[in-house]
Amino acid sequence: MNRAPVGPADEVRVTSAGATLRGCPWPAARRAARTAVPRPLPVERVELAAAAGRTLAEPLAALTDLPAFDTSAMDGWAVAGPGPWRLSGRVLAGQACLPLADGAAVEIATGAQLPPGATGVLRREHGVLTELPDGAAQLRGEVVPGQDVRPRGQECGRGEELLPAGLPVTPAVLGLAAAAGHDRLAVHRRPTVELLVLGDELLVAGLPGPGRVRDALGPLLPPWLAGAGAELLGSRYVRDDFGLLRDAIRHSPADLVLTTGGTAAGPVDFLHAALEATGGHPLVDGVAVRPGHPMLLAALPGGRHLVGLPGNPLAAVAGTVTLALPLLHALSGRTAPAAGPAEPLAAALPGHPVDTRLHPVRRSAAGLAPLPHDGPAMLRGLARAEALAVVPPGGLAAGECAEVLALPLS
Ligand SMILES: Nc1nc2c(c(=O)[nH]1)N[C@H]1C(S)=C(S)[C@@H](COP(=O)(O)OP(=O)(O)OC[C@H]3O[C@@H](n4cnc5c(N)ncnc54)[C@H](O)[C@@H]3O)O[C@H]1N2
Ligand code: MOO
Repeated sequence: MNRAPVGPADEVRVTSAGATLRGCPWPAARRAARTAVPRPLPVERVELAAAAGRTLAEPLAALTDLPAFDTSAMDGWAVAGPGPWRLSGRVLAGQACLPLADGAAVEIATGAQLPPGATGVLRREHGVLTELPDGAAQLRGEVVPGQDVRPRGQECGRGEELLPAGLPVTPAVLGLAAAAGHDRLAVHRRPTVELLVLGDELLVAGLPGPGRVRDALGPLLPPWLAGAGAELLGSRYVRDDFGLLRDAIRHSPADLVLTTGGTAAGPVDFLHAALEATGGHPLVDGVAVRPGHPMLLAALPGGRHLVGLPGNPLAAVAGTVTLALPLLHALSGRTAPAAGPAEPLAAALPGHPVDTRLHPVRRSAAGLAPLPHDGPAMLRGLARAEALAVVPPGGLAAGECAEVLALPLS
C-alpha cells in the first residue's frame, strides 16, 4: 500500500486523537507498548500447577512461620543441656516428639521436629556412644546451644510478605508458595495470542527453493510467547490477500493479534490497509530501531491489540522484544524491569547515526561479545546469542556498558 515512509526523518508525531508515534524512538516505543492497555487482565485463583508462567496478582504472604517448628538441620542426636547425655528413643521427620529433660538425648533425623527442651543437635559424625552399666547408651560430644537447629520462623513469620504482586510465577515461586502453605494462587488471566504468518513465498517443510523460503517465525515465536506467559490460540498462514488478512484480523478472538511480514510498503504488504479496514488505529507506526524499523502496534476494536512484526526474521525478533513482550507483560500485570542490566562490552559495537541498534551477544570473560551474522534476514547470530545488546545511536566503545535484553535459552 502507499503510505509515507517511516523512519527517523518522521521522528515522533503525537496526534491529539490517539497518540500515534511514527518512527518513534526505541525507548518510547517500548513504553508505549507497556502503557497501551489501561489495566491488566482479570484475576483468577488457580491451583499451583495452573499458575506456572502466570503473574502474581497479589503479594504472596506466608500462611505459616517457616519453618513451622524448630527443626533438626542434621542427622544425629537432639540433646538437652550439657553432656554427657543418656540416650533413649528416636524421632524421625514427620513424627511427633516427647519433651527432653536436661541430660537426655534422642536420635533425630534431618527435618524432624526438635523435642521441647532440646538445646541443640549433635551431628552423627561428631558424637561418641558408650555403654552405661545399666546397658543404656551414653552420648558424648561438643554442642553449642542452638547448634544445627533451624528455629521456627527463621525464614519468615506467618503473614509476612514474601513476594510482591507483579512477579512471574517461576518454578521457584511455585515451590515457595507450596512451602508457605498455599494451595491456590491469585494470578492474572493469561493473555491470548493468535499468530498470523503472512507471505506466499513461505514453505512450512522441505528445502528452500527458487523464490521460496522456509517460515522461520512459525517455529520461533510460539515457544517464546508461551514462555512469556501467553496462551497461543493458534498459528495461521494467511495468503497475501487484503480481504483474507482483513477478515483474519477482524475475527480473531485473541487479546493480541501478532502478524509477521507485510509491514512495509511492498506491492502485497496489506497490513496497514487491513488494519484501517478493521477499525484498528496505530499507536506506534515504525520505530527508530535496526533491525525492525517497520514494526507497528495498533489498538483493535474490542480492546484487542495488534503487533505487526516485520518479515525479516531478526527484525521480527526486534519487534517481539520492543512491542509484543512489553504489551504481553502489561496484559499479564507483570512489573516492568526498571531498565535492563548494563554489562560491559568485550568489543566495540558501532551504532546507527540516529536509530537504536539491537545486536545479538554472548557473555565472555571479557564482557559481552558481539556475534557475527546479525543481518536482518539472518538467525545464525541470534541462535548462539544469550541476549540482545541495546546500542544507542552513535554506538558504544569496547568496555562501555550496554543494556541487555534477555533471550529465551530453552
Ligand atoms: N522500499 C522499502 N523497502 C523496505 C523497507 C523500506 O523502508 N523501504 N524496509 C525493509 C525492512 S527494514 C524490512 S524489515 C522489511 C519488512 O518487510 P515486511 O514486514 O513487509 O515483510 P515481507 O516483505 O513480507 O518480508 C520481508 C522478508 O522477510 C522474509 N520473511 C517474511 N516472513 C518470513 C518468515 N515467516 N520466515 C522467514 N522469512 C520471512 C520474506 O521472504 C522477505 O525476504 O521490508 C524492507 N523493505
Ligand atoms: O528492519 Mo529491517 O530488518 O532493518 O531489514
